[in-house]
Amino acid sequence: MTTTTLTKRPATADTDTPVPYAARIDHVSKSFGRPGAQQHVLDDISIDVAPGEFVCLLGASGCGKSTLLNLVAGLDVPSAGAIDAPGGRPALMFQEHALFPWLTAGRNIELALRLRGVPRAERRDEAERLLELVRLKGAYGKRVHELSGGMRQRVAMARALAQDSQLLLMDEPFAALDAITRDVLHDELTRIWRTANDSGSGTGGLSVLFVTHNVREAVRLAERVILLSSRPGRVAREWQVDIPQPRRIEDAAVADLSIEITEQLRGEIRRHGQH
Ligand SMILES: Nc1ncnc2c1ncn2[C@@H]1O[C@H](COP(=O)(O)OP(=O)(O)OP(=O)(O)O)[C@@H](O)[C@H]1O
Repeated sequence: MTTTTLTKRPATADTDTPVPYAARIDHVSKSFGRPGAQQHVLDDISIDVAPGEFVCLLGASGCGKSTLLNLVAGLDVPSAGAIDAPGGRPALMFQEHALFPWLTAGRNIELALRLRGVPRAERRDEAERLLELVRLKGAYGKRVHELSGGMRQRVAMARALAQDSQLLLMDEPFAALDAITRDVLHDELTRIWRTANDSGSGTGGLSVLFVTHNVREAVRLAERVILLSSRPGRVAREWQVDIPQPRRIEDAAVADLSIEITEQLRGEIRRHGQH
């Protein structure tokens, strides 16, 4: 097994040279279990996510997508290879909203602002601004149980954005939602991502690494779709998605590319004896 290096430079790194990536996954492998009884989950994966880029990681269930995202998040370390996220700690969003039920929507967001070091006097206004950004104006005082599934994921998105990170890691954030709500949230995410990368936005830009096993969702959202094979997870193929944004899930171009990618995904699943 080769040497493990985990490099995470802080956001305040004193460097004048712009880094050409928001995240670098450099020859990363990951195994679980004791020596002799190891499960080799990821094998020699190399991916650069460019600043401002939206990348979807697609693959069959169990191929290691979440494992890879956790490595980029710094929640676990690779068995070999290196991860570099030069913009500091990435923001995270999961399928479960993970909001604190005893806090209001606004307070959940303020907690993230507090952890970021935003002064107390500014937190309320900033939380309201973020709620407005995810189109939940007026929900500041609502408790989690008063919100629908879609609204909870909007608050979770606002809380992730409260970290003001240049890299947003999303692990099937909309998988538990009904198709219509998911479609609306795709619109919101695309809008927020595009606005953050507008030259006049005053932000440092936003890159997204989004995990899904839903091909249409990947094609709807991403600038680049990366298909992982299974057992072990390797980069099987990738597609540059040049369909103009905003896209609709029912667009002919989205459907055509989804059919092509689904064929490849089926091939991967057949090859690895899954169903
Ligand atoms: N902490 C762990 N310890 C042991 N095995 C693990 C651990 N985390 C993940 N695995 C194994 O790694 C493999 C890949 O899991 P992972 O959750 O990354 O896949 P996935 O592609 O995200 O799947 P899904 O789409 O179903 O969420 C699985 O076989 C899983 O059991």
